Amino acid sequence: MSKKRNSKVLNRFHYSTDQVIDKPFNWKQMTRLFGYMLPYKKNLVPLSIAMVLITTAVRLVIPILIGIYTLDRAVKNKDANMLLWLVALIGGLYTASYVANFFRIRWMNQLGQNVIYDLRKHLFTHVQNLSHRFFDQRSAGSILVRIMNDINSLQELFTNGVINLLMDIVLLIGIFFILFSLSPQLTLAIMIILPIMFLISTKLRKNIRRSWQDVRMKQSKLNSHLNESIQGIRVTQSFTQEKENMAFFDGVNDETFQSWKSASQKNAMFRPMVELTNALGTAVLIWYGASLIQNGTISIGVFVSFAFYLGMFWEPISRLGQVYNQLLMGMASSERIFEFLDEKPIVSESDQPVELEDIRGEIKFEKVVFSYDDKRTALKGVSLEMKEGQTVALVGHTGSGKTTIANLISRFYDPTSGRVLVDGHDLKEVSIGSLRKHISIVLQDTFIFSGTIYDNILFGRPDATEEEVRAAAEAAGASEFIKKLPNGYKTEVEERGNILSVGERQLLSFARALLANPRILIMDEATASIDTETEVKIQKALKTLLKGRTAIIIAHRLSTIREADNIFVLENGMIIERGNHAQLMELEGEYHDLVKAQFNMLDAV
Ligand SMILES: Nc1ncnc2c1ncn2[C@@H]1O[C@H](COP(=O)(O)OP(=O)(O)OP(=O)(O)O)[C@@H](O)[C@H]1O
Repeated sequence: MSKKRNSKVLNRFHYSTDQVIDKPFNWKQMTRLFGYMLPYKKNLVPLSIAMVLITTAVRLVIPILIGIYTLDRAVKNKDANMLLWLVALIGGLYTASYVANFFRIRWMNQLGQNVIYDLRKHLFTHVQNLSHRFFDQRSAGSILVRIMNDINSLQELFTNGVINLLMDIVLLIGIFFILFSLSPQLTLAIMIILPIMFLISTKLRKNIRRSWQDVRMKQSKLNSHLNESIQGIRVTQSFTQEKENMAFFDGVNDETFQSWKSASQKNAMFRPMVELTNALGTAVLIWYGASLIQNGTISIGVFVSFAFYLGMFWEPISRLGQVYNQLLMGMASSERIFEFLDEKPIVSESDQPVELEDIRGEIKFEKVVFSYDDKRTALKGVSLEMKEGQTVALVGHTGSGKTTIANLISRFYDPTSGRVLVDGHDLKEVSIGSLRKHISIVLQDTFIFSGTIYDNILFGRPDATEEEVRAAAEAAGASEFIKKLPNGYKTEVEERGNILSVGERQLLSFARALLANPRILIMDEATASIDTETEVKIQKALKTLLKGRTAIIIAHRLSTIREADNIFVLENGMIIERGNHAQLMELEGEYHDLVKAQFNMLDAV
């Protein structure tokens, strides 16, 4: 029974997981990613590199000082003075290395944090300017994952990975040259283990990379579910769907856990493999090195230096494996970040956009055809005209295309064919920013941001004075309820304004729109039933709000519809009737039926 229920649950929650972006290591992409370090090329980058070079040089020189100078010269010749100098020199070098290391870590961290800050800012600014279609196609959770998780996963790469990569490469090349100059035979003997290392890094690396990509996909799914669960918690609780919700959460959570486990297990194999080859190298050193000492080819000092370098040799190799993993994870994350950054707003500014300084507010649709998804047509050749200062009501069944008309006026989308004009300007030729400055939208479910009531009204025009904010609230009929709140205008509301009633939220959104004082007002009237007293207040506020501007109202209330200068009745993406209330009633068509239906409903109540 429970299994059956669960499969139903799984069908209910379907999230489109992010695409697997499985591309090989891509230099172009890496160069683009590292391009974010360019602003720091004159300070943090060279400073960090200098510190890395100092610590690396010290590490390279110490084995020679110990093996060749201390053992083969000072100790062999019993030169106490030289020994003293060597101790002082080695001590001095270690101190310099300590100081350099301190600054290396400090500057590398700063560099990493700065790059992450810039990247996140760039991504957010870009995403914020993308068109509505982008948000139609993605869940808020999956967008959050890219802005937070994917960018965080690059943090380690920029903080440690990149500069350490340089340190390890310098160290490896340095060690190789020193070893070769000390004893080419012994170096070549030790190098036979290099092909094993190569095999490990090529075979394992592909596997590890795929696993991390899988982890990210699962995380994205988990985030989407979490986001939706929290947003929809009230519906979940009212339908007592917590168990089903939990079952799905368990499933996604477990999937994420399993994929992370598998990825980290593969990851964990890397180091032991490297250490195994290290042991092999040591065996070769002891066996072959001892015979070279016996036949006098190398000194004890050279052997000791070799042992030191060998210990150091595997450290950068195994760390390179780690950095490689970071790079692979960084590749997967940066691919996903760049995918967003390369997303062009489908509604884009023309080359020389017309700035709309002052507008009259005349709107015209010329044979507008529009589809959201190229599959279904939402508007099928709509032509209409809204004159300056008119109140226009859009009426029609659900899904008939009313909101779509509003979306096209604000240019959230461009028509598939036909034109939308404001004051005779085709919207495609107009600067989007200047157009939207003249438009305010009041939605049914107004979005209230976390902050104070005052801030939420100010959102309409951030440069407004306190008097203007209060006047707008007064005119919108919102001041009365605001004054009754514990801290008046300074009352904090959480995201979405849950502490306010639907009617209060409406009044607040009116105040916000009034403050913006737009030439064009688009309003989706609330359908929720509001008590008569609030209804009267809203009607009064509405009159103030509509005065002196072109208003397009997706109207549900008879009172609003009746007072509109012009009414467009929509059906199936087409305007089937137009005129004022009296004219349309006389027509006895669809509008007449709609009004009748409303009256019958009211009678029934
Ligand atoms: N973002 C979207 N992506 C794809 N299709 C959409 C999108 N938004 C709306 N549609 C579709 O376009 C058509 C018109 O929708 P629209 O929102 O304009 O209707 P409406 O008349 O405002 O309905 P309602 O009164 O229910 O708000 C509908 O068939 C709807 O399913």
